[in-house]
Amino acid sequence: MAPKIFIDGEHGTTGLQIRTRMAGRRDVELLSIPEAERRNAALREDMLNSADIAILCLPDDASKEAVQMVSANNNVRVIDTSTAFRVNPGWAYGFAEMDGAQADRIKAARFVANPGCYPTGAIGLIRPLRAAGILPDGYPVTVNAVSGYTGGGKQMIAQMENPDHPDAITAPHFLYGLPLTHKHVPEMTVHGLLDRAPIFSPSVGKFAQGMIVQVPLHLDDLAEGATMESIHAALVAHYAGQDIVSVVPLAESKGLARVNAVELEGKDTMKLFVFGTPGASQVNLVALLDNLGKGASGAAVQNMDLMLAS
Ligand SMILES: NC(=O)C1=CN([C@@H]2O[C@H](COP(=O)(O)OP(=O)(O)OC[C@H]3O[C@@H](n4cnc5c(N)ncnc54)[C@H](OP(=O)(O)O)[C@@H]3O)[C@@H](O)[C@H]2O)C=CC1
Ligand SMILES: CC(=O)N[C@@H](CCC(=O)OP(=O)(O)O)C(=O)O
Repeated sequence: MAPKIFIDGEHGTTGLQIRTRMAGRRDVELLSIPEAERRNAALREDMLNSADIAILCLPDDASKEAVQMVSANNNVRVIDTSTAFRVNPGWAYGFAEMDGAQADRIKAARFVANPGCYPTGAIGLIRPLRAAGILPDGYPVTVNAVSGYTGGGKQMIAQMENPDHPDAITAPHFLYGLPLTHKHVPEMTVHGLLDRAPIFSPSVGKFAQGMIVQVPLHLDDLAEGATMESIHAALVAHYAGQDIVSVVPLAESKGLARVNAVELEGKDTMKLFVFGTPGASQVNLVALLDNLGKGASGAAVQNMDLMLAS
């Protein structure tokens, strides 16, 4: 019998994109409730408890409630796309490429926390350098990023696309998270293996899907002998043997004049770049992804497939 999958929040931005990715799959059975019933708690509880894997695409509080609804039912495994459980040690963090053992942890887990879109880029750049001893204790990491506006869910999509919305946003690009307390900072710190919280400055651009995450570094403050080439080599070594996260060869990135935030729109992969001038004292590490691809829905489907393979 095909495993049953229920997407709680299937009519929201992340849920819809998961459904699109599952369309046509015959190896799973998708349980569904009509859009008008999406907040019917009794129906959701019934569906959640009928599933082999429940994928939660809800705000944090609703995710916590959904987990309560299945807590006594060991037959249900959960992938949560919210921020609620990402630094909870009882949950496997759903970034399979972040270290060699993570895919197996996800395969074996009952509870998997899907990573945030910005943390996927930031951790993807930072963690290999911490693990390799290149990024030392105490280094003051900064993370600067721009996201497509679908990252803000149905509400921000309406604000950006409907000029008559009462809180319409007309800016083509804006900074937010200005108090520097964005909810993704704990996740970047824990899974980036950082001993000091990064300064995180997010922004949104007037494009639907895409994301650039930048981590600029001073080579003089890294481990002795760190160069643009050694950083690149550490990333290449870390991501060898899989095809979701790729590290762009230095010969290729040297020829680039710009990075296009929407290049990976609709794709579930992530590209990492090391920019700078050979022999100079600074580098800029850049991650390029789709906030709804490897940043959310694509990663959720990848995690579901790992769990089904166990
Ligand atoms: N958008 C993105 O790029 C990313 C999103 N995420 C995370 O994914 C989760 C979903 O976000 P997103 O899809 O963007 O949000 P949306 O607002 O687009 O969708 C959320 C869905 O959940 C429903 N919902 C809200 N509260 C409840 C409730 N109490 N019971 C049942 N259903 C409820 C909403 O219904 P209604 O229409 O009635 O409000 C809506 O259908 C969030 O935790 C978000 O942080 C993670 C990574 C990236
Ligand atoms: C553009 C925008 O508003 N983005 C969201 C993050 C989207 C995302 O990654 O969702 P999680 O918070 O569940 O990780 C934000 O900054 O809150």
